[in-house]
Amino acid sequence: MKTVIIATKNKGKAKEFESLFHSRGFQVQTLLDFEDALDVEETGTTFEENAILKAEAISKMLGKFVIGDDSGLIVDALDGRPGVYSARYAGEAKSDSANTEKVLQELKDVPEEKRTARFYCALALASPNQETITVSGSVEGRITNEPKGTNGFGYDPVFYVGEKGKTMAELKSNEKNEISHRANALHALEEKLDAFLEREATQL
Ligand SMILES: O=c1[nH]c(=O)c2ncn([C@@H]3O[C@H](COP(=O)(O)OP(=O)(O)OP(=O)(O)O)[C@@H](O)[C@H]3O)c2[nH]1
Ligand SMILES: [Mg+2]
Repeated sequence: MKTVIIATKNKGKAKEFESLFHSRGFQVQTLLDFEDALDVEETGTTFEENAILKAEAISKMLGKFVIGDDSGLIVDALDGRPGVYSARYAGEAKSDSANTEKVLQELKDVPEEKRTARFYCALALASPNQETITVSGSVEGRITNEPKGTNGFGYDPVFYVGEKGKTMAELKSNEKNEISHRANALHALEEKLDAFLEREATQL
């Protein structure tokens, strides 16, 4: 089976990429499989910049093609926060529950119709042999008043998906993988992946 490496240490993302890529005939490795993988500093101001930083650093380190994912939650009433700081919104400890609590607290006086938000995912595909490619995907929703559901990760328990009538954390993993920002970004990448792999094969 073909292998693809994802430059992430996030277990929730790793699980989603495994199932998203498995159906496409790829096995997935992440930085959780490489003991001494570097911690890439996310110094970019956009999701795309950070996805490129992660993909290029790990691709350089391993000498292979690598996908980087930088993603997060954009809340309209918070002027786009937590945005690129989604993982560490409530501090460097990177606690999903503390991050979620902070968003709920900041939105406590905001009425339902103004609690609109979206998840955004930028993917970068980098290789030592060719130019980096970036794509993105998003999914629209609304921030609930309290967490609901136990699936997924991050802000999923407070992200209500109108078309499903449920929070992201109430959806089964296969249901999230049909509509998520990550799945949408991967769709966009798919259109470019074959050509990328062909160029890769001719250059090796
Ligand atoms: O409820 C959620 N459902 C999702 O599907 C999702 N995708 C991203 N996020 C949030 O955004 C941060 C990413 O930050 P991020 O891209 O820097 O990743 P990370 O630091 O967790 O791992 P790494 O990939 O950098 O190793 C994550 O931690 C989460 O808080 C999500 N929340
Ligand atoms: Mg990160």
